[in-house]
Order: sequence, then C-alpha cells, then structure tokens
Amino acid sequence: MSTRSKIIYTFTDEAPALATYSLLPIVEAFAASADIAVETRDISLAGRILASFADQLGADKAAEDDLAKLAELTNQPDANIIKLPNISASVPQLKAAIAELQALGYGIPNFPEDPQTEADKEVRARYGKVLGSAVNPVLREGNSDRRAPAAVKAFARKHPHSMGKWSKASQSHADYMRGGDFFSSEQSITMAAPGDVRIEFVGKDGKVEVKKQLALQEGEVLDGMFMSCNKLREFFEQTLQDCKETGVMWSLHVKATMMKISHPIVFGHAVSVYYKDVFDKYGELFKELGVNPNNGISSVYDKIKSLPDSQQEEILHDIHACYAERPEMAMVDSVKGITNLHIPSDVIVDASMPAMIRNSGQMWGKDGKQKDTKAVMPESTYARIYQEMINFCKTNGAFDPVTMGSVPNVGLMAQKAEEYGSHDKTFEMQADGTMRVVLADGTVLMQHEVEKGDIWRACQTKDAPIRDWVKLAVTRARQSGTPAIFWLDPERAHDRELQKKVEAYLQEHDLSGLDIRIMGYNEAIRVSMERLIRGQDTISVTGNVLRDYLTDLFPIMELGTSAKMLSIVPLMAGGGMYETGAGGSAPKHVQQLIEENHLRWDSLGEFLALAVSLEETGIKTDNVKAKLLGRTLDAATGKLLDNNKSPSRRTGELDNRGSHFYLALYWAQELAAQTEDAQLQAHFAPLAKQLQDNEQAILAELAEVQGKPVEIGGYYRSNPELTSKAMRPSATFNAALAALA
Ligand SMILES: NC(=O)C1=CN([C@@H]2O[C@H](COP(=O)(O)OP(=O)(O)OC[C@H]3O[C@@H](n4cnc5c(N)ncnc54)[C@H](OP(=O)(O)O)[C@@H]3O)[C@@H](O)[C@H]2O)C=CC1
Ligand SMILES: O=C(O)CCC(=O)C(=O)O
Ligand SMILES: [Mg+2]
Repeated sequence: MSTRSKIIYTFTDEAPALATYSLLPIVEAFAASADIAVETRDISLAGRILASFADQLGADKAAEDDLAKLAELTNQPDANIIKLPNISASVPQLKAAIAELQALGYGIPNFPEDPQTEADKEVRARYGKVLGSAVNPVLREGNSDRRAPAAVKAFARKHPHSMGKWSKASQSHADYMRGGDFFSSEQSITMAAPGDVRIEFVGKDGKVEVKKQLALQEGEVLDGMFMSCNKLREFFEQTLQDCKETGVMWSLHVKATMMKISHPIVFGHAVSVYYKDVFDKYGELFKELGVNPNNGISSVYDKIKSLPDSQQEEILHDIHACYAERPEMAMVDSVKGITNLHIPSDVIVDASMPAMIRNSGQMWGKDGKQKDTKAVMPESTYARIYQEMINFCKTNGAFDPVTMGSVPNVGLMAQKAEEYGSHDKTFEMQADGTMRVVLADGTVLMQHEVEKGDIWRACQTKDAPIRDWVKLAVTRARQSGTPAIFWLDPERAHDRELQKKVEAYLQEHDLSGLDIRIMGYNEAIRVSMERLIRGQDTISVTGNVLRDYLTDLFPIMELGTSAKMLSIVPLMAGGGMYETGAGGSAPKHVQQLIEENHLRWDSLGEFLALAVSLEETGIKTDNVKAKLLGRTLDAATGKLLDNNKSPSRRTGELDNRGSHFYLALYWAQELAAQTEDAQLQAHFAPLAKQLQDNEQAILAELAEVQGKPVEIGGYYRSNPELTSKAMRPSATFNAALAALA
C-alpha cells in the first residue's frame, strides 16, 4: 500500500540554485510516478532576508519563513529533506543582497553597521539571524555521515583528476599560534546534574556584567576559551616578517562564515595588521567613516567613496605603499586585483586549504603565477592537521587518486554541538577583567583573565548527540567493515571530557571484530594517510569543525571535489536529511554562466541524495515504486559516470543542463528496462524512446545557447522566468518531459 508522501527540496543560492531550475522539473516528473510530491522550501539568502522583514512588506512581497518551518520538520520522524548548499553570508554579501532586493522594490531597511537607536538595534538583530551560517546549524538535527559512494570512487580511479606534484624543497607550510589562542586556554566541564549557569564579566572595578544565561542539561559538556588580541596581532606581524624575509607568499585561511562571530574579528585583525600603516595614519578618519576591517579591505574602498577625489587617491596610494612594504599576498582574482583580505568570505578554510595542497601547496600571486605559500590559520587547534598533510606530501609526494583509499567521516554536529553553536556565547572584550562561568549556587566552573579586545567564547555539546554519534560511528564501522578512529586530542580539555563519554558509550554496542581506536589529531591524520596511500580506508570520527575540514580535505584529494560525496544526516527524531555533497555553492560558476552561458556545476551530489531520499521514502511508506525509482536513479547515475556525461569545465562542451538530460535519459531507460513494476515500465518507455531518438536534437539545442552572455535578472534573487528560460533551453527536452505528466 502506498501513501502519498513528500520530499522537501530546498531552494538555495548561486550555482545549486541555478541547477535546480533545470533539475527540479525532472525530479518532479519522475517522483510523481511513485505518488511522491516534491515541494520546495526557499532557504536562500534573499528568501531569508525577506522572511525576516515579512511584517514590514506588503502581502504581495512578504515571504514565508521556510527555514523556521523546515526546522520544525527536522523534529518529525517523517522528515525527508534534500538540502542543497547555501550561502553563509559575510557582511559584504549580506549588504549586496539587501541592495539587490531594494532595487527590486522590496522595502527592507539598510544594514545598520553601527546601530545606536533601539530601532536600528532591532533591525541589526534581525539581520544577525540571517548572517553567516544561519541555515545548517538550524537544520542539522542529527550527526553527519559523509562518504564517497563506491561508484564515485571507482570513477575517480578510472578517470583521475590532475594533482599538482609536490617538491621536497617546497617552502609551503601552515602557520598557527603557539600560545594565546583558543587551544591553549580551553577549559571544559561535564554537568553532573542539570543546572543554570551564568557567563559573566567581572571588571577591574569588581562590577559584574552577566553576558548570557544558560540552562544546561545533565551530561552536557561546556567549554570556555579565549584568544588574546595582543598575541594574535603579534602573531600576524611575525608571520608577515617571516614571509618578507623568506620570500614566501602570505595567505590567511579562516572560516568567517561558519564561525560567524569569532573569525570575522580574527580576519579584521589580519587586515589592520597587514595594512597597519594605513590604519595608523587614518584611524580617526576611518572611525568617522565607519570603516570596519572585519569586512575586509573592501570596507575601506567602500567607505572612502564619500571623500573628495584627492583624498581618496591619497588613501589608495597609501594602500598600495603597503603592498611594497609587506610580503606578497595570495590573490583571489589577480586579474581584478582582489586579494586574500578583500572580503572575509572569499577564502574559506575547508575548501581553500585542500585546493592549495592539491595545487603543489601553492596559491596564486598578483602576477597570476603560483607560488609557495605560508597558510596562516591562527587557531592552532585544527591548523596542525594541515601541516601534517603538507609534511606528508613533501615526504611521499602528492596523493594518487588511482591507488589511494578513502577517509569517510562520521561527524558530531547535532543540536549545535561544539564551536558550531558558540555564536551567541562569543564576546569581544570591551575592557580588561575576568570572564567566568558560574553555577546558580555561586560555584565558579571556569574563569579566564582577559584583556580588552580578546575574544572569549563558550561551546555546548549535549549528551544525546554524543551518544548518537558514537552509535553512528559503530554502525558505519560495522556496515562498511572499516576501521574507525575517534580523533580526540589528549591535549584538549574538551576532548578529554568527550573521551570519557566515548569510552562509556562504546560499551553499549557489540564491538566484536571491529577496529575502533582513539587518537590525538596528529597521530590520527598520520595513521589515516599512511593507510590511504596503501589503498586502505579509515573512518574519521570527529567533532564538528574537523567534520567540516576533513570532508573537503580528503574528498578533494580523492575525487577532485567534495561535491561528489554522499552526505547523509540521520535526524535524531527519526527523519532523514540528505545533503548534496560536502561542498558549497560555487560562486565562480555563476560568473561563467552569466558571461558565457555555461554552468559547470556538477549535480552528482543531488543525484546521490535524491536516490537515498527516494529509497528511504519507499521503506518508510512501503512504496515499492519509490524504492524502484531510487534504485534505478543510482543505476542511471552509475551509467552517467561510466559514459562521462558529467559537466565539463569548458564552455561549448556538455554542461550542467546536458548532464541533466543524460540523467533523465538513463533514468527513463532503467525504468523502461526493469520488469518489477509493469506500470512504471509502461509509463517511462515512451520517454526513454523519445529522449533517445532526439538525443542529437536536444544536445544541439543545449549547445546552441553557449558562448555568449545570458541575462538572469539578478544574483541573490534572479528573475525566475529568465532563469528558467536560461536553464531549460531545449524545447524538445522540455516537451518530452511535459508529455510524461
Ligand atoms: N552545505 C553548505 O551549505 C555549504 C555552504 N557553503 C557556502 O558556499 C559558498 C562558497 O564556498 P567555497 O568555500 O567557495 O566552497 P565551494 O565548495 O562552493 O567551492 C569551491 C570550488 O569547489 C568546486 N565545486 C564545488 N562544488 C562543485 C560542484 N557541485 N561541481 C563542480 N565543482 C564544484 C568549484 O571549483 P571550480 O571553481 O574549480 O570549478 C568551486 O569553485 C560560501 O557562501 C559558503 O558559505 C560552503 C560549504 C558548505
Ligand atoms: O554552514 C556553513 O557555513 C558551511 C558548512 C560546511 O562547509 C560543511 O558543512 O561542510
Ligand atoms: Mg565544509
């Protein structure tokens, strides 16, 4: 018996949003044959801005708060959500999106950069909820299971991507603080009983300011830590001096988007240290103009526009003088003169470090040439793993995708675990004093002596997600027959608390025949890499930040991109969220589409997620047609890989839309060829024939549009009609699909 069920498909931003215009009509048409409704929910940056100001927009312009509704759904056992990557916006991106929406006639307020009035503070608070990683932590009500499916791994072995050679003489390295950072100050406790705590600041005058109150659960782990502003700035200065002396290029790698409060401040210090002469000279003026280094050097360019031309020129001249004084800095776009410090969201550590390591440890300089680089990552907690990988590549050469094994990940992230949920507990110190965490009865749980400018933060990790994470790790180790390593660092207070729980919760499972170990980060990555080059797989079982870092790092070595990962979030309430790969929304791809009408985005992550989602729908609702759709989709995806019908990077060749055509063709063929369900067979046979017969005509229609600019009417909120027209240019294909309905 089948009941009509629902798959929620998220509408997001940039390249995946463009791809959705082409892929979703195919998905809807196929899913309908199994009585499954595919509904979209808009969680794009623009959609979230509009939902935040729904009360101020007319009925025709107001948007529903789809994110809030989805968040509720994640706590329902029947949730089945396909989650595409979305923008975690930096302030410059948020401002650009606001300006675009205002130009479209939406009466939303400007972003108040320095709110003083109550009204401005209220607007700033609303925008604060849209800023940075505002979607993923809300929807991820389960832990993370990311791995390369066998077919994808086989494809990478057969068609290896290019890997830059490593030289033993490479000067590239990761550089991080040796003291004064979060790692060195971390304290951690586990709550023996439920309890209320206060996070408070005690000034030198003894005055107490309560910063935050928390109701903690029994078994919850609470961490407190801080980064010294003075030590951070000294560290940046030392890295710059070192690069100047050694001639190695300088670059900064942080996660200002996901770590949306702490890392923009770190980024801002890098900007004001690199351009120190300019900030020293124009400090007062910049304050008046509202320049904020946390938004990058672009903030200076932006704010000085109001000054007379001559003054602007003087400032620009002084900025250029910094380039002569300072070491060379890695470029984001050397043609357009966009540096690593332009805006905080251009270089995001999870993707940028593997890209550098894949590229012989080099980044691009201002002359467009690649060079050895000092990758500066102040927080030493996790930066050390990159140095380990760099050492490994210098010793053993680049990884070989043909022979290397795999490092899947089981990541702790549910209920805003660890740093993921730290934003409302992160504070930039306004004065010297003491930060302390105090129980309701006055017991001081932890405390730090801090100075003005230091960044103090607390992290919470609830007990239930930890238990669920251990279970997921054991399940994956059992199902895949693969050794699993818990990456828990004995040097870290937090990990020592976690280790006690892991050891206890492992005892709840049958571990016979399993190889499960606990290791510090350096040892864990070394062992995993030693096994990797011998073709062996090792599951990394990690906390939230390492989940993020490792699920780009290893896939990018193994598969060339993390977009091809199967990325499942078994929701703790029983539902499922299927993320489409482990990568982001690939902004560069949009540029190519607009300029050349070629979209190189690979929707493989969507294909993989959809297959699991269909299969799960089939199991949960006893819908055999859904299961069959899932299985045939997997077969079609395998065929698409075998026949090399993935998008090409080059304009003029098959792109995202062409790969969707082949997916529809192969999927229809698989359904027409199966004999389990005669109804589905009869339903899809005509489509299979029509697409096969018209293959050349459809390819010609798809090819014809390429090579010239295309108008989609916006970036953050493109025009739906124009975008649909652009993304569905084959009348023959569209008609065949319409006939299926
Ligand atoms: N789950 C989520 O919601 C996530 C969201 N993000 C967001 O994504 C945005 C961009 O982040 P960024 O750090 O640039 O990382 P991305 O992973 O988006 O992009 C880095 C590069 O990876 C390649 N790539 C990624 N996905 C695909 C794909 N499907 N097909 C082909 N190539 C792909 C592209 O390489 P090339 O240009 O060489 O083709 C791309 O330029 C940010 O706003 C970030 O916040 C980031 C990670 C996860
Ligand atoms: O939420 C974000 O900002 C990024 C998430 C991410 O990179 C990941 O989950 O791999
Ligand atoms: Mg990531």
